[in-house]
Amino acid sequence: MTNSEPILQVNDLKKHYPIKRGLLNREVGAAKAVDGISFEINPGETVGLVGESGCGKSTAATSIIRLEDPTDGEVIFNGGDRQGASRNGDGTHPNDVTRFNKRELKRFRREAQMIFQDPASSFNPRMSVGRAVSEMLEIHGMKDKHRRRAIVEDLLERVGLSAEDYDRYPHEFSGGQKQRIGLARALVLNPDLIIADEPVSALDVSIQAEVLSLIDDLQDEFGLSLLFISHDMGVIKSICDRVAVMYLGEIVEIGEVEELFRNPQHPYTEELMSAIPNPDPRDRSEGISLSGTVPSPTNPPSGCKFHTRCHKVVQSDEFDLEQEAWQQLLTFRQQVSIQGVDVDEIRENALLGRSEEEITDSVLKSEVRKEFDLPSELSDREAEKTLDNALDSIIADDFESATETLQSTFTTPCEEIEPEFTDHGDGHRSACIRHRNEIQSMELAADD
Ligand SMILES: Nc1ncnc2c1ncn2[C@@H]1O[C@H](COP(=O)(O)OP(=O)(O)OP(=O)(O)O)[C@@H](O)[C@H]1O
Repeated sequence: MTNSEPILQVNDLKKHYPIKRGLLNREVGAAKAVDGISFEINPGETVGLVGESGCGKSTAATSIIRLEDPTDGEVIFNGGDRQGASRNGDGTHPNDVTRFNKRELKRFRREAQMIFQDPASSFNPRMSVGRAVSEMLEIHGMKDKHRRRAIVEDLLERVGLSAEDYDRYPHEFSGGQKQRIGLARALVLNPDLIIADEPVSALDVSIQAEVLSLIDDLQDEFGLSLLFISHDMGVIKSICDRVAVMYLGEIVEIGEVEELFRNPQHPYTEELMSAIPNPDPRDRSEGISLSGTVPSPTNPPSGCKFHTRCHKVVQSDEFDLEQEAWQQLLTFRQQVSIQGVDVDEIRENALLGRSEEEITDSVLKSEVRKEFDLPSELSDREAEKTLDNALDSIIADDFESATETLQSTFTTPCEEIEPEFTDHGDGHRSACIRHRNEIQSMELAADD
């Protein structure tokens, strides 16, 4: 294989799960679990895929390895002796896993292996671990029982267990040891690529480090390329060469680990990083908090999918509010649009220690502001007037009018424009419209 040829190339991969309803089981929509991701893994490289739970990491893994069929896109695997292949006349690629037939898939399953978070669940409790590993050799055609046993015993030792463990059963091992057996099973067919889906997240922190270091050693020893999936930026930092940050089915930033940690460009990456516990007790900085959960991939936000949770969400040109107030305003706007403001409950709470007469409209409006962390007064007069009008409508139970007022005034380009990737050099790219604006203003300045 030439050095310039990646072992794995994922091109615009999508996995949409159809949502069906009614007696006729009609398709009414789709959960876009993976929605057009592209990245590559070079030989010997470890690429991380990181993001919160539900952002599509596991679906990406199972689609790449074709445990499920992707909806669209290509997965070009140049392992085995497939390297150097070029595209067919019709534009398809002979190494595209998504098009492999049964025979090609069987071969691919030898060359690319997957490790799961919970190895215990994939072991048969009534089969010795040695047999479980050796079974892989048998399935792939190795007839000689003694040879199989010798290979597996050697491998058990190489993953830090002993040859005698061959005849023991899964329940006799700790979590960390089971993951070592999982590694032996993934390695027994001498694959080129391993996809590890949260391989250490079920383990104690002290054991995590041991297993990570073992994976690192085995990677060198076996010349492996790795796709390493984790929700934990700390783990990613310790093992990966490059990392792709995923949010709601898309990659929002990709780059070399060191560079990305030193100079994160996407607000989501910043937020994931600030969630890493800082071991330095002197550091009292608060970090950025990642609020809420990943929205549903069935109905993702328009424009930049992250804008509903983004601490850097761009303001419309007319305003120059405190950034936090702006973010709260947009969250409030969203809550109003789904009638997520319970005025009765807010009134009841306001009544604690106060009489009915004291709860004037103005008190109630100020309680609604408190409930949604909105400042008691916005620094911009026009914005304040709009918010106050919307609050009047809300306490009059006219959510339609409040929604209209807020939505016509408080808009962000982030909900309108789908961000494209900006190149920050050395393969570091991120998809955020702030960069587009910055680049545009830099270009304008240069033109002047
Ligand atoms: N078979 C399915 N049908 C419909 N939706 C699905 C299916 N499998 C996954 N999803 C949805 O796709 C999204 C991505 O799920 P996925 O498990 O890939 O995320 P993840 O980042 O790996 O999270 P976790 O770490 O919790 O597994 C989620 O919203 C999930 O509910």
